[in-house]
Amino acid sequence: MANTNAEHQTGERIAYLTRVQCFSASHRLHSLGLSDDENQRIFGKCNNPNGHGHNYRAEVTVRGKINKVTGMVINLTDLKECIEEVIMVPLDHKNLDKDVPYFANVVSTTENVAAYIWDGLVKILPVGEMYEVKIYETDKNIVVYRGE
Ligand SMILES: Nc1nc2c(c(=O)[nH]1)N=C([C@H](O)[C@H](O)COP(=O)(O)OP(=O)(O)OP(=O)(O)O)CN2
Ligand SMILES: [Zn+2]
Repeated sequence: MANTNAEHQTGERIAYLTRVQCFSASHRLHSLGLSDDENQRIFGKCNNPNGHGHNYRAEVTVRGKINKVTGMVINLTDLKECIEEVIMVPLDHKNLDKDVPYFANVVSTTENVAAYIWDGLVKILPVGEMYEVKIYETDKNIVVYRGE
């Protein structure tokens, strides 16, 4: 069947490339904008001062044209290096609230972890454009962030 997509007809194909990275980190949900009582009421067990940990799974998706010569949207080796710099070095085996300056006054929810990763990757991606950061905090708790 004929392809009617305009970009495809001009010879440009768009693909979405995803790289998965798992990391472990501890945190506590606590907002500086709330009283201790409000923090306890809103965050419950997740506000426990001792904190708790997660084995996060991050899925980073880049969108771009398939380069005619290389056959790639982005070299996965380059994407892997970016992920190492933005996710693994600052976050893996860290206490998010104490070890990562960004979270000193930003609540370390999975939404904000996804935004942190997005902002870091957007700055250093060599080619292609960031499409999505998807974070599994647990098997049941999943956040998608697309830079909006
Ligand atoms: N909007 C958000 N709400 C909550 C977040 C978050 O990041 N964004 N995070 C938490 C806690 O940190 C924690 O992750 C919740 O863990 P838990 O309730 O133990 O996880 P499950 O839902 O998978 O546990 P089950 O008891 O197995 O259902 C809370 N809220
Ligand atoms: Zn948590």
